[in-house]
Amino acid sequence: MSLWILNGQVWNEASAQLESKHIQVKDGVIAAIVDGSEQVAAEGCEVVDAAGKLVSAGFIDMHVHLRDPGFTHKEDIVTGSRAAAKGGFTTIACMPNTRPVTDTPETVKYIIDKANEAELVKVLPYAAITKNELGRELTDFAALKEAGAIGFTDDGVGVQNAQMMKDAMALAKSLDMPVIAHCEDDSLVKGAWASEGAFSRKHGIKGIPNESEAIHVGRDVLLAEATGVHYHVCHVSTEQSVRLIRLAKQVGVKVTAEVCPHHLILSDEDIPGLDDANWKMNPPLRTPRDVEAVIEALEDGTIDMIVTDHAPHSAEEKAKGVDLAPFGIVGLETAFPLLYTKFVETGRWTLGFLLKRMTTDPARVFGLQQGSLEVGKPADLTVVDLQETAKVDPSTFLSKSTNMPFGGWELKGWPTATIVNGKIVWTK
Ligand SMILES: NC(=O)N[C@@H](CC(=O)O)C(=O)O
Ligand SMILES: [Zn+2]
Ligand SMILES: [Zn+2]
Repeated sequence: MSLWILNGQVWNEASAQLESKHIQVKDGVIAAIVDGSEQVAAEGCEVVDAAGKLVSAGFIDMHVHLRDPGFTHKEDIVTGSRAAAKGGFTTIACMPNTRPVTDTPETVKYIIDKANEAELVKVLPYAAITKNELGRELTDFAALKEAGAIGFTDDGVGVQNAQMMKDAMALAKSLDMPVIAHCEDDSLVKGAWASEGAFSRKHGIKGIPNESEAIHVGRDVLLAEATGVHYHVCHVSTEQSVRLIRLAKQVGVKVTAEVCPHHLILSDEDIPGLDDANWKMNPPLRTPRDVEAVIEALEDGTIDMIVTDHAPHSAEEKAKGVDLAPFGIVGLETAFPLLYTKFVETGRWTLGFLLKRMTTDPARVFGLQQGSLEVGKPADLTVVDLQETAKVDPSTFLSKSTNMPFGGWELKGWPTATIVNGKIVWTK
């Protein structure tokens, strides 16, 4: 059966404006895109009325924590997929810091099978670089790739040993797989939770210095140059990391990078105080200068894409206080409206730029089929009401967790329907 999405507004990159289109989907693929002024024969077909709404290629989030297996009180593959669909995401890549850690083919297969059963969004699993993410022994990259892992990362922790990282990169390169890095030198962090900056000074607490991230970035771009691997930097948050990635790209190192909405929108100076662990995430909110640096890096292509780093934790865990609570905030259900409100509504970015960094760019970097609104591509589509304004209400999240600092923010541009392989997986 075919599906028609009628009268949607589609971004035209050439004219830099929205144009009315009807989109036909057949057998899970985009079959036709016709001008909104044309009559189409939609009788007997399923129809989505997208009049006045944006229709985009489905958003792609290459950095999500689904917590499954092992931490399903925070999230599981089904609830995380529902949260993704509600946020307009049609593809998500999930991190291996589960329990057990995703370091065996069995766990990779478990994730793929459970996501397939859920029939919601596309879930692409990463596997760990080292067994149990302990940094001591490499996992079986070939077997993990065979099982369906799309890349290797110890996200949650940095790989502390340079030789270990170099060996991982050489092995990944031999298998034509990327290495995705959480960049953090533990010796420079030592128990702090907030960035070194105005906030840490005001409260007299130890700060996390920017070098703790950038030292790993610098080390790793050299190792990536030496091994030739595709090296991808997670959640870039500092001016120094940006500088190193920019330089590495200039000299031809195969490096790519991502940034999270919260690092583009918030600085340490926005943290209200010491009693709300919903402002605690890793990397921490950095200084206003770093915020401007990551925005500019995203704008000039030094940073390739936006990811949420959706990191659910239970209310009980976050209630332990800033020192004891785990790092991380949820992000799937608010990413688009946050970015649309803060960067497109304000005139700093075009809508097309934001969409590119959430669709075609992640697809390009990770070699995915989806990500473009073109005939012949998978029918992964997102419908967004760009006029709708609503306050962020974490109590309505489909995620099992609500840990995040944006509760109560009034935002514009909310997804209303999400389609994966031509099937409506979420609708308002
Ligand atoms: N980002 C976070 O603050 N936390 C992540 C780990 C990570 O992404 O490093 C988590 O797993 O909770
Ligand atoms: Zn991380
Ligand atoms: Zn993460």
